[in-house]
Amino acid sequence: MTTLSIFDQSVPESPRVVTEDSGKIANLLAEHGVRFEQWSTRELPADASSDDILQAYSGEIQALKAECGFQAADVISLNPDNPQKEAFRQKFLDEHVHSEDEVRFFVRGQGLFYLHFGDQVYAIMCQKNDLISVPDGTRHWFDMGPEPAFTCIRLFTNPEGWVADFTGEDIASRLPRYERLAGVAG
Ligand SMILES: CSCCC(=O)/C(O)=C/O
Ligand SMILES: [Fe+2]
Ligand code: NI
Repeated sequence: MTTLSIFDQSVPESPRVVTEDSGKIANLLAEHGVRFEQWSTRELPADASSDDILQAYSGEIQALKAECGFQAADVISLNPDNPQKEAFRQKFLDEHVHSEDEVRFFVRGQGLFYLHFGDQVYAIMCQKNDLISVPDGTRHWFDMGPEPAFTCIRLFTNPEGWVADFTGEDIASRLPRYERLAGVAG
């Protein structure tokens, strides 16, 4: 289940709110300008290439491009047997911002986004079917866990793709990581 855990950053060890109610998650995130929706996914072969995935979801991608002005889309897909999984995990693990809105559509597996608003951190364990946006300038990070297993379609306004400005803050290291939040709602 998709799970939202909300932390007060002064009490990083335990969330003040935990919910698996997708309507509630959407409403709580919408208060911060974040879009959270659950879209249909299709069954694709395990060895589907990025092009196959982009082709399979071309309707959704075109709709998002038309609605939001995105210029490019790509696919990020990780499996536990990836020899570079540690490096991939580390790449997104520190707090950063982007100068463009970010939209991610999980078509397989799960991954954990942390969004930092004021003194609150919203940790969203996203699952297959989840579409989430991160508005430009939002401080955030992403944890795919030690055994990553997910496929995500990413939309970009900047045709150069993923560009991050790291904040240099250590907040990400003070919040519970994926290992603790996976299954937090029981
Ligand atoms: C879930 S897609 C990989 C992470 C990513 O693209 C991003 O921007 C994290 O902040
Ligand atoms: Fe991001
Ligand atoms: Ni990012």
